[in-house]
Amino acid sequence: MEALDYHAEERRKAEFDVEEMKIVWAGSRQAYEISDRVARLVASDPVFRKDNRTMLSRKDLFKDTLRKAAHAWKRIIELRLSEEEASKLRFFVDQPVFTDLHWGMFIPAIKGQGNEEQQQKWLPMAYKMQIIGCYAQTELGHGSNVQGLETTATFDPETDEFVIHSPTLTSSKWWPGGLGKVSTHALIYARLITDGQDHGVHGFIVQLRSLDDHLPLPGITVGDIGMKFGSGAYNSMDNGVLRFDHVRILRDQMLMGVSQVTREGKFMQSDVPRQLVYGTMVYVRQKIVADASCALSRAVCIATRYSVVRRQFGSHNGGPETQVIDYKTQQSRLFPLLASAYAFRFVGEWLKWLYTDVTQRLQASDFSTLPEVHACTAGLKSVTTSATADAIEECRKLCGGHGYLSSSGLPELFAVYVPACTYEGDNVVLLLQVARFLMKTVSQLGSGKKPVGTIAYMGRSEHLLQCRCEVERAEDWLKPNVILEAFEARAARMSVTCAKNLNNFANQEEGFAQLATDLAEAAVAHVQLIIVSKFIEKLQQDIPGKGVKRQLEILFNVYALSLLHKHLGDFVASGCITPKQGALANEQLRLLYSQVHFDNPSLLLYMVLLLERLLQSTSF
Ligand SMILES: CCCCC/C=C/C/C=C\C/C=C\C/C=C\C/C=C\CC/C=C/C(=O)SCCNC(=O)CCNC(=O)[C@H](O)C(C)(C)COP(=O)(O)OP(=O)(O)OC[C@H]1O[C@@H](n2cnc3c(N)ncnc32)[C@H](O)[C@@H]1OP(=O)(O)O
Ligand SMILES: Cc1cc2nc3c(=O)[nH]c(=O)nc-3n(C[C@H](O)[C@H](O)[C@H](O)COP(=O)(O)OP(=O)(O)OC[C@H]3O[C@@H](n4cnc5c(N)ncnc54)[C@H](O)[C@@H]3O)c2cc1C
Repeated sequence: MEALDYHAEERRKAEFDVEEMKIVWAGSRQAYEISDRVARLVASDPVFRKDNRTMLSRKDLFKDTLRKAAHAWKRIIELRLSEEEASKLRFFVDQPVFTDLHWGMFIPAIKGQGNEEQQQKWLPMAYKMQIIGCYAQTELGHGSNVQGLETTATFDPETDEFVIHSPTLTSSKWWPGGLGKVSTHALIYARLITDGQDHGVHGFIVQLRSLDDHLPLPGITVGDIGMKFGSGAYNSMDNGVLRFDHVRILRDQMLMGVSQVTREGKFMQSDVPRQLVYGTMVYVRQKIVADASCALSRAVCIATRYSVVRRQFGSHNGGPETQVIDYKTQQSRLFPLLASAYAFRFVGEWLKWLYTDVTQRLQASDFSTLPEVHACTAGLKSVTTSATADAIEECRKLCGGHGYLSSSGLPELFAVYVPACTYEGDNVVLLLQVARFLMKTVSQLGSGKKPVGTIAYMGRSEHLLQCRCEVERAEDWLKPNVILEAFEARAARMSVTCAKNLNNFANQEEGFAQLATDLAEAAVAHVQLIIVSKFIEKLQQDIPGKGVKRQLEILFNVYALSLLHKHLGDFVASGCITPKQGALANEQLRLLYSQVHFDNPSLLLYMVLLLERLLQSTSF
């Protein structure tokens, strides 16, 4: 049989409504229709071809990227695409480009941190792309430690200007995407100094290049930082270096939504938390979580198609050999990744809702949910990107030697994706932010303040610290409330144990440093609980379409039980489940794998089929 026949054979046996499943994946019928239409538009346009990407020199790749960005913009205008459609188009073009930072960080930062007048001044030019901006926060010396940035913005009351300066080599801006070759402007983060006093890090809009001849303006040194990991991949982006030599900008180029400097040089803090200066990072982290399921589904799609077609060993009487997807080891490596794609999709949808909610609250001066939103975006960004990067590499191995070929699509996907574990916050640094939030929550448990939202379960910690799981048979693990309680008990016990151990240190900061590994693990347990609980909430919704809900239930169980199996040590050590119950969970998982493949042989392929249009790289 030909490869296509194998696929057709598997698809023929579908037992659920594929059209409805597409809508579940997209989030709504309208979202599906937009996605489908824009995908066809991109796929049928030769300018957007990408099969030769890994063979181009850096220069040619960069030219190709500029051509695509210009063509994308032309099509957006010609077809009068909405913001949602334009962003889908960018997604399907699928090549990191300066416009990601312009639309994804520069504009949101002005919207989030600029005052009314600043928004009116800068946004119309940015929307029309008359100016192109980047987000220049990280320096050669400091990325994670934002408070450690060294670039200075010193107010000069004589001229009503700020003087932007790079006082040391390590203060050079280093990494910003779009900076190296393209941006005309940058949103830079610098230490605000008025009257000799340092007020910490704030955002400033600085013009870098002339709008006439694109040359750097006086006092600006700017360039590209060079080749990055992999061929093609992130090398389409002009990550850059930037230095300032006493560059003067007008006072109103400091973003004044969070704090202000008056004409007299007086620093004034608005009645809003200073952390809102970090707001753009929260926005992008939320976007990154939503994107994780897309990257993961591409990899899973490639590995699944390969596993169905590939045959090794097991021929009887000259018959065909075994499809590698029939091997239990292949299933136990692949199916949890498929399930994770759905889990990340649903938690991403929920996080988008949470972000919209906090934005509305902030507009009404309600800052109460900001710490939780920071913890959720930071934690989910960390867990979903780490899992996705690992999963892409696993999919490469699942395709044997062929996975190592560029033409499989996997090496480039990995090289483009893996920096997501570092940018927008190193994943470990972000987990430690979650841990701080958890420790604060535990320390307030006796105070009468009731934990709400994603930490509501901590309010039941008395029960969770002593509850025992009631599973007696493997099928008991199929009950969502049993799974949820096990994940809650594990998360609560790990956090409470860390909090107790922290008390053994005279100095909290020293304790935090010594126990950082345990704290990061407690943060992972908390974030995995959020993902599991949001999957359960999704299953409680009305999900139309024959058999669709049933398939999602199987995937939920695969996701949760595979995590339980992977982190069995945590679950057993926390005392909620016994080693025997852990073994029953594993037994159930094995049965589920068989169910995915044998009761519903087409399930897997249909699910990945939905994602095929995302997969424009050459595959098998
Ligand atoms: C062609 C046309 C197309 C059209 C359409 C277009 C397209 C594109 C559209 C969209 C694209 C969207 C997105 C792009 C997607 C992908 C991204 C692509 C490229 C990536 C580019 C990368 C950019 C970057 O990397 S930018 C730099 C990012 N840097 C970091 O993340 C630094 C990490 N470090 C920190 O965040 C902080 O320093 C820290 C670790 C949090 C420490 O903070 P600090 O203040 O020093 O100390 P603490 O004492 O720990 O915290 C104090 C206090 O504040 C609380 N806190 C901290 N952070 C936040 C926060 N963000 N929000 C709220 N609160 C915060 C913290 O909990 C603590 O609170 P407490 O006092 O109560 O304990
Ligand atoms: C492809 C790419 C694109 C980027 N785009 C941009 C951009 O557009 N704009 C921009 O401003 N920046 C950008 N960055 C920079 C990015 O945000 C930083 O690299 C990131 O925040 C990590 O900071 P760092 O490089 O200083 O890492 P470091 O903080 O030096 O990390 C090194 C190691 O130290 C560990 N570590 C650091 N602090 C702690 C701690 N407190 N506790 C425990 N371990 C710790 C980390 O876990 C890591 O293992 C980009 C980076 C990349 C790779």
